[in-house]
Amino acid sequence: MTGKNVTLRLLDKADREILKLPRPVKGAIYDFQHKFKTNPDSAGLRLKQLQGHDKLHSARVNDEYRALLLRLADDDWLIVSVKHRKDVYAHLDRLTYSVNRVTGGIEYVDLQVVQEEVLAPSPAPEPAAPQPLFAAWSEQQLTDLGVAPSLVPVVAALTTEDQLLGLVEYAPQLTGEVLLALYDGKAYDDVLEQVTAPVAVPDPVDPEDYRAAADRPATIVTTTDDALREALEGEDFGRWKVFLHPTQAKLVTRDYSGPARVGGGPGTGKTIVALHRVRHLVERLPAGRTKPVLLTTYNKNLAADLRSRLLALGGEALLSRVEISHVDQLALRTVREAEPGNRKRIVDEAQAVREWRSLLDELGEDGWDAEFLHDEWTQVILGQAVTSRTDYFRARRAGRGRTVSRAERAEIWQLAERFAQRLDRLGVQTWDQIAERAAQLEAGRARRIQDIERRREEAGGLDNVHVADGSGGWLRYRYRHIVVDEAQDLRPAHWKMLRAMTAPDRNDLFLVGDTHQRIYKNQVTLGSLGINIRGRASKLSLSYRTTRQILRSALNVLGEETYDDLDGSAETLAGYRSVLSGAVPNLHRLADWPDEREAIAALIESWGRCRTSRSPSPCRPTTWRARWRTRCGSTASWRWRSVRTGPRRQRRAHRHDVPVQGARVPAHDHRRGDRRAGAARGRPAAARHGPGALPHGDAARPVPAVRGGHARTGQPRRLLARGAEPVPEGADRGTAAGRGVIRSAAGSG
Ligand SMILES: Nc1ncnc2c1ncn2[C@@H]1O[C@H](COP(=O)(O)OP(=O)(O)OP(=O)(O)O)[C@@H](O)[C@H]1O
Repeated sequence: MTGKNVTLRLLDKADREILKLPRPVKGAIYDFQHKFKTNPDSAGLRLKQLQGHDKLHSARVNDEYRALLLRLADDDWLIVSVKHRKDVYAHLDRLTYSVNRVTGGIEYVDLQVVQEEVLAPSPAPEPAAPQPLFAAWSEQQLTDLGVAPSLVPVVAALTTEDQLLGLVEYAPQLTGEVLLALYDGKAYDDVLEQVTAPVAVPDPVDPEDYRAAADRPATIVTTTDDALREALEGEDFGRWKVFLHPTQAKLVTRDYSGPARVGGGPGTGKTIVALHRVRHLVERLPAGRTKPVLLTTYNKNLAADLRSRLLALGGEALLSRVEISHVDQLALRTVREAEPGNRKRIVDEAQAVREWRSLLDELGEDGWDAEFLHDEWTQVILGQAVTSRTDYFRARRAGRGRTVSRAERAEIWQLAERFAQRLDRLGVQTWDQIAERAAQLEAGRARRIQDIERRREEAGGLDNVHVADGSGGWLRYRYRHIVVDEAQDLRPAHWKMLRAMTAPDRNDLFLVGDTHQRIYKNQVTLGSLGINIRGRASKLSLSYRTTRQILRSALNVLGEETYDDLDGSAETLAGYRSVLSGAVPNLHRLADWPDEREAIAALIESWGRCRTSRSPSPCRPTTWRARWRTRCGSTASWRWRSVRTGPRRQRRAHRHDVPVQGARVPAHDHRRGDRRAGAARGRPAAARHGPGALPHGDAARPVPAVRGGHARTGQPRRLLARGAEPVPEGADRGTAAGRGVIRSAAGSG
């Protein structure tokens, strides 16, 4: 057999194994895959079928290591594991693989490893007859949820959380997610609906068709080059580039009949999906030098971050087909292109509010609040392109939080007119005005395009009705596809502009965002802005950034506030979960906002000291402030270390008094240098240390934080849950303790 058409893929679990191997072995694997693709039958590879298995083969990586491969079809191979030679042949009957009947994905499990690493090393003698953790569910129920059948007996034997966490590390993705969701108290039906259903295949699965199984999103797999390069670089920060969760993969590749929206809690990979979606769309473009895909977001820093991540994902070739711009920049460019004479100075929101105040002072008007008027002007009047008093009387004010009478509307209208005149006189303009103007210009351009198309159709498709636009080029839509990140923070005018920039067509607009994280007060109903996402909205719910413990606390603090789905309905975080484990956060009672700010600053400062400290004794703090300000001991032994989830690693971390933060921090999370903060979000420092994770001792524990703004009031939330009692571990949101926290946090907003 020659290797011309050999396909070699890598299962994500095998990639994780490779990451842990010594560097020279990784190098040998890299060479191996090249040789294998050239000719799997070359003598040096010693490819052979393993005894008792019809699909499983081994091949030589180097003298010591062997790759285990499933033969999917004649020239199609899947690396499922890379092991030391001595571990391969001893327990061949313990190597299992199958096609999961629920997801249709290929699953590989080494039962011997599970036995040795998960069940055997029980840390301490258990009390007599410990209760199995999953006794409440039958084998059938577990397999219906998608648990790998070969692991069902192992699951039945689990009696401790350590064992469960250990198993999750080795188990196929869905098995881990299902077991943790059940263990964390989710109802069976909820797990079925929120965890299993999104990755289940609708059609019956042929368990013998491995070739078809390898192509399903549930087989988290890549062709090896990219993944191995990441692995050889010694980090797994790049995993997002090659291994998508099945739910993510489906969203990336789906063919949508119109605009689509992906929601989901913080850290669920929405941006990752947006980036992969961009690549997917670009791969389907005809060859060319233009940039028919727009990737946009709401500010400059995020746009710069998107650029660097897209570069990491697809290199210059991908970047060369994508326009990356933040929406305000896009709007400004549009306005300047159409009105080159418009050189008004741009004032930011704070300056605009100051102008409102000056206007009210000059008029001796004290019945109105400057901020309220500014919001009304930007969100309702500019936001809906209201051009007359009569239209303003009819304008929708959804999300404005307070009703205004007809007489009040008349007053507001008059003030808004005066305000616009004032800005004009001063020779300044706001970003909202620019966005609104850009939306009008683009809508006009879209109407002209549609007009040309209509006339072309009437002329029997003849191409004689081209009309040059102002710049002398052919008039056409600016982009073929538009992808928007952090969609929750765009203004109505932005949406109108974007809508007009691409033809209403398949896969025209793809938006990702989470209204729980909205920081501006731009509540929109996309349907009313010409963007119909009905039937094309989906949600991601597995957090890659936050531990289960932090997530549970953060959800408690979120409380009973309601959030919109960008389209007039409610959005929830139902199903939001994590498979990462870490320390249990503590809530701290704080008197007021200044105290809270000070506490946060002290906490962050203490992290900095801890990382550089050389003093020997552990801290013995007395008050919370002292605790957070405490000088770390001199041992230099305290150093935050990225600790992987797993019982043994947790024990090792505890020896150093390090609060275990299971979540490893993705390299790219430094992008949130803007106004965002909080546990659920995960800033670099916060994520590295765990939001609120403190360096020493039980007294110093993580403090969950919340972020975003109240949907109705738009007020920023308090970072720490203050005036709140700690929520007892396992307390339900409905319990008195849980409600206490919720009320307190919501009330503080
Ligand atoms: N499939 C994946 N494999 C590995 N890591 C992933 C995957 N998907 C997401 N991540 C990691 O999770 C982190 C969060 O991803 P991302 O920024 O896309 O989340 P998000 O939902 O957009 O977050 P936010 O709501 O805060 O904007 C990233 O650092 C990324 O590396």
